[in-house]
Amino acid sequence: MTRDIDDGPLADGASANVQLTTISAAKLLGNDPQTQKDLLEACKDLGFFYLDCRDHPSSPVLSLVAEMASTALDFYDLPESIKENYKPAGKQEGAVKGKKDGWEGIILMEHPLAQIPPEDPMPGPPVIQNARGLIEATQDQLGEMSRAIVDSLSRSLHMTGDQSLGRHHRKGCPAPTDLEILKYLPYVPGSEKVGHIPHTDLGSVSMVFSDVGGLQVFHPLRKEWMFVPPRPGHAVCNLGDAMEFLSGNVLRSSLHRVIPYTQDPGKIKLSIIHFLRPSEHTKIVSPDGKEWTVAEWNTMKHKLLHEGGEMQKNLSIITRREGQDDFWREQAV
Ligand SMILES: O=C(O)CCC(=O)C(=O)O
Ligand SMILES: [Fe+2]
Repeated sequence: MTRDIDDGPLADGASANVQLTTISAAKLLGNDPQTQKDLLEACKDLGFFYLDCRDHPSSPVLSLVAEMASTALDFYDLPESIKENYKPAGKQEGAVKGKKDGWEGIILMEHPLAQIPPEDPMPGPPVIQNARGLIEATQDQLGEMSRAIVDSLSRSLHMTGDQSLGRHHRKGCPAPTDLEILKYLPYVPGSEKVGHIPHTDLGSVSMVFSDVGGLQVFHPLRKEWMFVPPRPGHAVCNLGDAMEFLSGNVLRSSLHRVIPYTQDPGKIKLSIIHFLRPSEHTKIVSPDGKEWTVAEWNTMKHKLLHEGGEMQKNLSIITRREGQDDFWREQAV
């Protein structure tokens, strides 16, 4: 059951829907002053908002995303042995304590791909190689919108010139920016591979296109997990750790996770996600005062996600919260 936020917390363990600001892509790209204000408020609050892509002035963003989804489904049908740039399900911790993750992922790093001459084949099976134009066009279009978000926030925070956030996100600079397509396993109660671990994103702007629910954000004031329902034609965007640190902790990188969406058990959840991350040499300072390059922060967080061992210690870095058990209680469905 999902309900509206105004209905208040639920006694039975079900989650309400969060209310998020909607930003129009056309107004964002047109530097509309009210949109700039709304974006700043949303990013100081939860750091989550909807981006309405239906009014994008020039590009067929939504058809690119739909084509990427169908290419990904063809890829997932292939035998595991020929999949490259691929993460099988169950490699990381999942949404339930002690269980593994329930998603497969295609990971398409933007900068390494741009270094491959157009006449040379990119890594991967033919279904990916043949989609290079589509992959690059999708990276370009989603990257352009993410950079517009960064620039708008930078202007609102009066971070200009040498201080501008855009300086760390120039197109073409070596950066761990990527396009990922996640396919979640269908959920059967008792499954050993379930959902996506509670975490904060490590980079700058995450732009998620999906038409199946399950994404939840932890609301720090209500102290409860809330669903972020998908909306046709919209992306769900959220800020990551790097934007929080680079903004002097004014902007928010919120804790989120993906749990099985049991209202629609037959539907496969596919998430097409663009992760804009700063240039790899950008310096960031975590709240404990330690200085990192973006490349170091990226490697460290990825490594923790893949290490089962000392999960309790790792979890406080993955979630950036101390002593909070944010796993999904499976029996609460
Ligand atoms: O699939 C989703 O909706 C979100 C996945 C996510 O949070 C991530 O990959 O960082
Ligand atoms: Fe995430």
